[in-house]
Amino acid sequence: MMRGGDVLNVTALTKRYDAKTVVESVNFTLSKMRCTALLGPNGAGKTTTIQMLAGLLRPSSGQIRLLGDASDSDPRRSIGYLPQHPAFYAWMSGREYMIYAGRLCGLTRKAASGAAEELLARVGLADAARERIGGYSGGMKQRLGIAQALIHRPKLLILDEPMSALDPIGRREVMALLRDIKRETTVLYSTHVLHDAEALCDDILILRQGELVESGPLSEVRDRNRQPVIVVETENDEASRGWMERWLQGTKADVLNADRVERGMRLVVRDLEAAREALLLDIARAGVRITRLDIGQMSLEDIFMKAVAE
Ligand SMILES: Nc1ncnc2c1ncn2[C@@H]1O[C@H](COP(=O)(O)OP(=O)(O)OP(=O)(O)O)[C@@H](O)[C@H]1O
Repeated sequence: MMRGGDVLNVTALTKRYDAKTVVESVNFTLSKMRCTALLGPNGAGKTTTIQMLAGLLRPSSGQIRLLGDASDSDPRRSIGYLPQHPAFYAWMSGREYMIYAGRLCGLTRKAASGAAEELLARVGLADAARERIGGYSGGMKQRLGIAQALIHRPKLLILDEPMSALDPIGRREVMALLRDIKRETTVLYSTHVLHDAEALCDDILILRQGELVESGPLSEVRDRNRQPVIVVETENDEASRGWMERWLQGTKADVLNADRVERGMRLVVRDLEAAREALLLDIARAGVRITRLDIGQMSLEDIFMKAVAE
């Protein structure tokens, strides 16, 4: 069901290559003025999904409805798209590239030129507008890529891994820009970097082997998965190592998941009080020399790891 505040609705979206299904019956809705992160490990189907949304790849089955209008056959009119590996002409200036992108979207030269000027200023490239793209830094190129995707004032901006090829400075520049853009445009972007998703997005979608395994507002996904976490670190002696091994084998009641971490272990537990009591008693009984005991909540990274685990 499309609601008034929805920009795009995807139903049973599927992509098959011969016998291999790479996106399987995916359903989600993007709402107006919200920023959504599409998360998933390598090969989960993020790029395939994005290319279908951008109209570059034909779905095997399923429906993509844009702005409640199934009759608009060319989604490129309402969608701005930045591919994972954009191809720039190094010899063009940023301004020339923007006008070129605008002309490809059907803008007149005058309209493209006006929009180019405004957007280049918006992404902090006004001073570099007449310089060749070949001399731009990674962050500048990516900001130009985002600007060209906005040239026809799309309702939805789709970015495939916009931060993955950038150094920390470039990443910070692009994050700041997206934070600004998401105030007035609906944004969907794919990423491996969970920290970036947490810092920027309102909603998340997690794909695993082509299937959507988690979706919704970040706060709801967090609440749904809210579980206490206990981190224990010990001295590196034989007794402590043996004791930890027994906890890692996962036979203890109340422990949902136990992972080895540097110098210790990390337990996701059902009932914090019960688990803490059992743990402390066991530490005392076994004479384990702990160096750290930390109590917290599952992060988005834990939720992601849980969602994509086999
Ligand atoms: N043209 C194709 N023919 C056959 N299989 C394909 C084709 N394109 C993609 N795939 C497969 O589809 C799966 C999903 O690929 P996709 O690029 O969408 O994943 P991704 O989540 O974007 O991964 P990454 O994070 O590595 O970019 C992969 O297993 C890939 O090998």
